[in-house]
Order: sequence, then C-alpha cells, then structure tokens
Amino acid sequence: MEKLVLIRHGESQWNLENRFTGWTDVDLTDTGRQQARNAGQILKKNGYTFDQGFTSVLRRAIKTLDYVLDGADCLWIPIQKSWRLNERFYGALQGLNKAETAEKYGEEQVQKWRRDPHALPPAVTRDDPRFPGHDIRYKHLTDRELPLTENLSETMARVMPFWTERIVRAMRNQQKVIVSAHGNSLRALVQYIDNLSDEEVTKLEIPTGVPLVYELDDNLNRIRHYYLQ
Ligand SMILES: O=C(O)[C@@H](CO)OP(=O)(O)O
Repeated sequence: MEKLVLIRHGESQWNLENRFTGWTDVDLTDTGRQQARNAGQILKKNGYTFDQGFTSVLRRAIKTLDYVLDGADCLWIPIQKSWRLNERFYGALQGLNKAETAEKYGEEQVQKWRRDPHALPPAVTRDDPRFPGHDIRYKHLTDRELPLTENLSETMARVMPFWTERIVRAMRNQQKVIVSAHGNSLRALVQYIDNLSDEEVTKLEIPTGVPLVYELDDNLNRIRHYYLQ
C-alpha cells in the first residue's frame, strides 16, 4: 500500500481578505503559517516521513511545504516545483473581492464561475499586468500554455501530465510523496483520483493547511482517504 499526502496551502492574505487569488503570488498569513506548522507536527506525530515533495511555483504553497517538512523533520528532501500545480488562473476576477463580485454579478453567476467545472471567468487581455506572460517565472511556457482565464477542467488538463509523469512515477519508484498545492489544482487531482462526477466536484471543499492522506493500492487505485487533524 502507498500513502500519498496532499495539502492545500495555509490561509493566505487573500483568503483572509476574501479576494479571488488564482496565480497572484500572495503570502501566507500568521494563521496560515501556524496551520502549516501544525500540519507538520501532526504528520510527525503519526510517523509520516517523505522522500519527495512537489509544489506549485506560488509562495503560499512553497512556504507551506517548507513549514510542513520542517515540522515533519524532512526539510532535506528534494522538491520539484511546477506551474502545473498552480491555482486555477482566475482571469479578470483576480484581485476582486468575492462578496462584492457577487453583489455586482449575482450570487448564482459567481458560484458558477467558482465551482462549475466548465464555466470560464472573464479573461484578462495580454496587456493586463495580471497576464502571466509578464512574469519571468513563466518564460518557458508556450503561448498556448499561458492562460488568459481557466475553468476547472482546463486546470485538470494541465495538472494531469504532471501527476502522471512526475508524481505517479515517484510513487512507482517507492518514494513517499507529499504535494502542496491549491484549492482548485487539488480539486482537479481529487476529482481524478476519486473519479468524481462534475456534480460531485462542485460540492468538494478542501480546507487550508490540513493534510489529506490517500491510501492507494499497488496499482495506485484509491483504498480510502482521510484528513489528519
Ligand atoms: O481565489 C482563489 O484562487 C480560490 C482559492 O482560494 O478561490 P475559490 O474558492 O473561489 O476557487
């Protein structure tokens, strides 16, 4: 049996301010840092160790992984960072307050943008400072890979190659793996691992900073999953 640990980053500044975040590189709050430290201690208390860590290229996930691994006494392990684990790119919604946006466009529309796997939020234009083409960390991405907006199924499409080529490969090489990522990139992964319908995934909420453990059989099919609290 393999164990895979997924963790959504601890509370970020824009989680706290209730703003659409996406690829905006906001930091953790004090609460978020504490959540990540607690997660590391819980993992250690339950005897977890790791051989390989994966994270997005966003500081809230990178720092969360760092705090978690420090707490779990595994700070030395190799880490692979990839834009493919980034949060869903929220287009022109990035930076807006979620409650104000709901007042302006209606609760139903905003809920659709947030949770309908096929709904596309309004796009940014290429001259918008939020367009990732202006950010050096994405300079190796092709034009097609640089998003103007993204729905959950597109997020899933760019997460999956990383899952198969890196994460699954590491697990097949008997490595104990931890993945630090985001509400929607993890939602996409969980939809795949748990084979959830689009309907089921709209109801899925993953809390910040709590380790989500998957027990997988030798073919990496899910046996069960649970949160370590
Ligand atoms: O703002 C975001 O990037 C995400 C995660 O915080 O929000 P939502 O829950 O709306 O997908």
